[in-house]
Amino acid sequence: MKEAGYYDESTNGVVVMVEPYSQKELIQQVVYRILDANLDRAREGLRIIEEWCRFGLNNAQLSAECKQLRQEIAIWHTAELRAARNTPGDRGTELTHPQEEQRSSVKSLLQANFCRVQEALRVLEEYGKLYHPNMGPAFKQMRYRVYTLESNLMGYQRHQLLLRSRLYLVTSPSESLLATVEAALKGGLTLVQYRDKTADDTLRLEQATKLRQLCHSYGALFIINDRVDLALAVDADGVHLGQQDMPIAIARQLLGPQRLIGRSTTNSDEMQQAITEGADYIGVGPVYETPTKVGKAAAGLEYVSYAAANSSIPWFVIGGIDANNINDVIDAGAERVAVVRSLMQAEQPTLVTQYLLSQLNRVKPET
Ligand SMILES: Cc1ncc(COP(=O)(O)OP(=O)(O)O)c(N)n1
Ligand SMILES: Cc1nc(C(=O)O)sc1CCOP(=O)(O)O
Ligand SMILES: [Mg+2]
Repeated sequence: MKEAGYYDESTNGVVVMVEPYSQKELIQQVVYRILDANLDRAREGLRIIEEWCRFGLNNAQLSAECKQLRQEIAIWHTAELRAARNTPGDRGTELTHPQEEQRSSVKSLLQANFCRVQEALRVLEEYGKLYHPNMGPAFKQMRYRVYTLESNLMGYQRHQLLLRSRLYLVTSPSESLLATVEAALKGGLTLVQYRDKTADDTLRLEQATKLRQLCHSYGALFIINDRVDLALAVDADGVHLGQQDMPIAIARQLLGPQRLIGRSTTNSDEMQQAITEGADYIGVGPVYETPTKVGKAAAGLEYVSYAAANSSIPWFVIGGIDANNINDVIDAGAERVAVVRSLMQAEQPTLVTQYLLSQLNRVKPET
């Protein structure tokens, strides 16, 4: 006699209901199998995320939250649920989505596993209500904790990468936009801002989407100049706002706590205000007058030295910086530099990136 709820080849997958099991018992077996499979799925996904928090980020708090969730899930994995397992008869084990076989970056791997965990928790929340009165509410609460974990982890990753970034490429319109950015990424660039003051939104959306994909495939951050809506539309890592752009507080409301907000500053007052308002980094400049930003007077090296002594958040000097004068700004205290023409107009952006980074890497960042 077959066991209750067994997958039957001869009936083309229809679950055969046989004596002596009642209809109620058969349904119970199916529910148990769903719970068993999803308890495994949720724990496996969390383990994958935990390994990155531990070994990739070295973050004890995030690792501990993953472990805690795994342990709370394990308590529900009772012997009777495990006993309902029927892996050989489970057709679902043969089904893999092509995207499961390929991951373009750690970010996409993490996102796929967060998705998997959240789906599994939702299944456990719903079917769990048929198993135990406390199971639905318990898994609902865990699902919300996983959303928070995801947001904290992604935000932490962004901030860590921002701290590690020494060179910042701000793009200008170019026929070879993607090729130039990719060449710089190959040279070790980890921070890119899409800046096009004249294109229409159709083109901006198209280019920003492609650039975001490109940057993320190299593990680099992608920021949008001026436009919070565009940053959200293309799932960018943040936005850069000047003094005439949207206030930081409103941008923060729209973007949430985990995306980056940069602010341009030309003097000490603007710097202090940007820090107070919660900017994640500031632009410090223009150090030198530049044709890329016509009409903006140079703030000079004095302001660079002021930033070196006073900024409590990462800051990037900008304006007229190139391979010839980068050591002057470094000598004035700069540890991070943003450039437009030096890379966008370079014949060999990979080599220029490597050179600029080699100079910046000689100094140890404080923040
Ligand atoms: C890194 C960085 N610093 C400064 C700026 C300039 O921003 P803003 O003053 O808003 O001028 P526009 O770039 O919008 O012309 C920047 N984009 N990036
Ligand atoms: C976009 C921008 N903002 C600046 C500021 O000081 O706020 S200077 C600048 C342009 C920098 O271009 P380049 O590297 O070609 O001189
Ligand atoms: Mg602006």
